[in-house]
Amino acid sequence: MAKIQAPVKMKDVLHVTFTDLTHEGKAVAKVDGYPLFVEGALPDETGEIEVTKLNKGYGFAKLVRLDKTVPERQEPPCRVYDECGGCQLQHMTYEGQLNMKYNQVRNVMNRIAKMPDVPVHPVLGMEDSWRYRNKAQVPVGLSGGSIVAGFYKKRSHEIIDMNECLIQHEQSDEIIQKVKDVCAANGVMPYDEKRHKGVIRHVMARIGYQTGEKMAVLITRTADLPNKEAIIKGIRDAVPGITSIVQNVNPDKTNVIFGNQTRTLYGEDVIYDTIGDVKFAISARSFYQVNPVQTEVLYGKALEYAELTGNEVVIDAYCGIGTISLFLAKKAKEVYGVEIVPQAIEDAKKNAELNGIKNAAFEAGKAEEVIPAWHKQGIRPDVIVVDPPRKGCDEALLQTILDMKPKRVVYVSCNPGTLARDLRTLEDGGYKTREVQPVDMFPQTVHVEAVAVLTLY
Ligand SMILES: C[S@@+](CC[C@H](N)C(=O)[O-])C[C@H]1O[C@@H](n2cnc3c(N)ncnc32)[C@H](O)[C@@H]1O
Repeated sequence: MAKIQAPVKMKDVLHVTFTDLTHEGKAVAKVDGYPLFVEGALPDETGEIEVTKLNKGYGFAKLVRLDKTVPERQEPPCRVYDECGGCQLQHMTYEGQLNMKYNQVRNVMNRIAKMPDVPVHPVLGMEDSWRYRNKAQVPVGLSGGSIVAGFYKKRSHEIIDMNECLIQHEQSDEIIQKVKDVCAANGVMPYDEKRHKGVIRHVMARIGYQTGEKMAVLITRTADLPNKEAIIKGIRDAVPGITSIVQNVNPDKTNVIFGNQTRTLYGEDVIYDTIGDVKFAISARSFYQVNPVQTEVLYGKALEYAELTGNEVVIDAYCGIGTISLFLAKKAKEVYGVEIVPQAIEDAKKNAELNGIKNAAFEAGKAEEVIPAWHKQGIRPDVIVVDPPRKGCDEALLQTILDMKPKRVVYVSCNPGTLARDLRTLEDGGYKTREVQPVDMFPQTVHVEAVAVLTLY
């Protein structure tokens, strides 16, 4: 193995000044130009670190102590913050987090998109940056003879028992605790992943933010749920107003959470929620945005950028269950949504029906294959909205957008790096990026969403 050339050695203890924060929330300290990544520190702080890993060109270190801190530092409110890994920025004030996210978007617009002059607006943050998630999904296990449910410890499968998670809806915490208690009282053994024995593997709680509806999903290894009737009654008694109790069976030895078999044990198969004035039916397996407050902010921006007057043909690429499509349909002439997951397209069609929306059509398939086919069929969009996964848009789709020449392109992105890359391609093809609006969908974590609008030159 080639020897790694680095100006530091393993276990060296060094005094450093932190200069930067990566998109993963790690502080950067440079020693003779060699970057060391350190969890828990912030830019402009100084302190001692111990080197833990050396790679070619960069390494890692752990924080030993800080001797100078910055005003952006705060005490993380969560008691398991250091162990859990679900959040990465609780040691930073919310204002600091929003600045960090702004810088992240600004930097990629300069560095990757090569657009130093494009306006990037301050991040639209939340008034209350806690308790925003509408879906919690936690593993269940056995520890010291008791049932535990919570999150995996960083880089391990050891479960941290948690009574509360400060970014989850309070009622999700309640559902998880009560399901755990009811399972314990009824002798339902937690899943043991090493021996592939036991029954209950995960619990998922879902809340309709606007409707208040509540769903509990018990993910089990076996289809047989011991003391099923007592469990249903126990959960109904312990969680007043619960509208849906569902069992999903996953018999496989796998890290994938859900199995293929789902049955409703009590109440409805779905819960309902609304975004704007569009109502959505959400089943145990449906994809649905997890931050309902900011989803409205994000989609509101997309709608504003689309500048619809009622006469436009709109394509919504990567449409999921049709959330953006249906949100836009009321202001457009026609909307066409495409999404790779057939079940999501089924949900999109049902949701269109549920809302009496007749001018939205959906097709399952790859955006980069279906949209060129639409082009050949003569569909001429005025606006194309894209909301791709983290890897960004497929090149063939970007080329099709350039061929179709819609007046406006609205790009919703969960990864600023690939957003910047794709904006550059569209600019090179004749579009101009007018502005970029970052939106904080995931406070306390490093993730940032952004929406950009482009028009034909
Ligand atoms: C970031 S999500 C957006 C979902 C939706 N717009 C929303 O706001 O709920 C990206 C979606 O793209 C879908 N997807 C991934 N690759 C795709 C492809 N090649 N063609 C179409 N859809 C794809 C995923 O299944 C996922 O639903």
